[in-house]
Amino acid sequence: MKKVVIKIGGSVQERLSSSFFRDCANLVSRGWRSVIVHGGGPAINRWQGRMGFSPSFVNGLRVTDDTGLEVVEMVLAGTVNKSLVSRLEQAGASAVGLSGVDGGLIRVSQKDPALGWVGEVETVRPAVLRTLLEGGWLPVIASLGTDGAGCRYNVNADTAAGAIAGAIGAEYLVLVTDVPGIRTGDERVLKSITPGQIEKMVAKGEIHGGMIPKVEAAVAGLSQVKEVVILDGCSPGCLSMENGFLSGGTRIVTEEGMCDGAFSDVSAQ
Ligand SMILES: Nc1ncnc2c1ncn2[C@@H]1O[C@H](COP(=O)(O)OP(=O)(O)O)[C@@H](O)[C@H]1O
Ligand SMILES: CC(=O)N[C@@H](CCC(=O)OP(=O)(O)O)C(=O)O
Repeated sequence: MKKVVIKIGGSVQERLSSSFFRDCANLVSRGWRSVIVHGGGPAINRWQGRMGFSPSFVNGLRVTDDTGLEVVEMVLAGTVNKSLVSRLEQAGASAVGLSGVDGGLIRVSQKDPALGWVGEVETVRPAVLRTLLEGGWLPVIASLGTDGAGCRYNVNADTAAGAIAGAIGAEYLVLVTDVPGIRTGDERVLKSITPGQIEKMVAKGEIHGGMIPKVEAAVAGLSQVKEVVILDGCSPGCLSMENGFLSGGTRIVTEEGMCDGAFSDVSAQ
């Protein structure tokens, strides 16, 4: 059975059209066992701001103190998760919301004491997902994790999606965001990129901020997933699997020249 993990980035969540959600529902009805993992960075920032806190990040990861974790949980497992589930239900999918804490799905350890309650993924226990997928459900997962000792952690959603894709043996990992793919210094969008090229672009600062955990998850996923693609959720038909593969976005590939043409037609947007 074909499996796909779709990560919906917070950057784009609130702008996704009904047709995006219908495309998700259609994937399920066409036999794709699909899992949605979501972030919600901008919504968390907004709530931290309303509560008088300023968000702070290190290499794209939110420094998460006790209050920060409460906000992250309330926003990710609360409003964001429920909003996505209801939009998917409206689009005809049988969506069910849960977080990486539920069913012990995402087991983590503390990544770095300087980041506070930020989890590094240790293992994924996909039993709960298997049960849901076999029952025809579309799981929608908020990126939280547990250490098994009663502590909960904030997990970057790209990292969570990559780990889940590997654990369930997904063919595709699709990272849906607000840009048409990875841009070079001159703003052109790459059709494909290798781990070596990614390393150089990160070192030069051409890949920065929230794109860093995305490319890290993409590179980590490469050994387990057939295809990893970063694409723009607002591009119409971005999830349509023509001939079994996705046409837009930047594909992360092991060798250069695996895609025709270096740059995508969607240049600077
Ligand atoms: N080389 C790059 N190409 C494209 N986007 C990049 C690049 N480097 C950094 N970015 C930034 O990464 C952002 C996407 O990451 P992020 O905001 O965390 O999105 P999401 O919420 O979808 O995970 C883009 O909006 C862009 O500002
Ligand atoms: C540790 C860490 O940084 N966690 C992220 C979780 C949400 C996320 O990843 O949201 P995006 O999809 O919008 O990036 C955060 O707190 O913002």
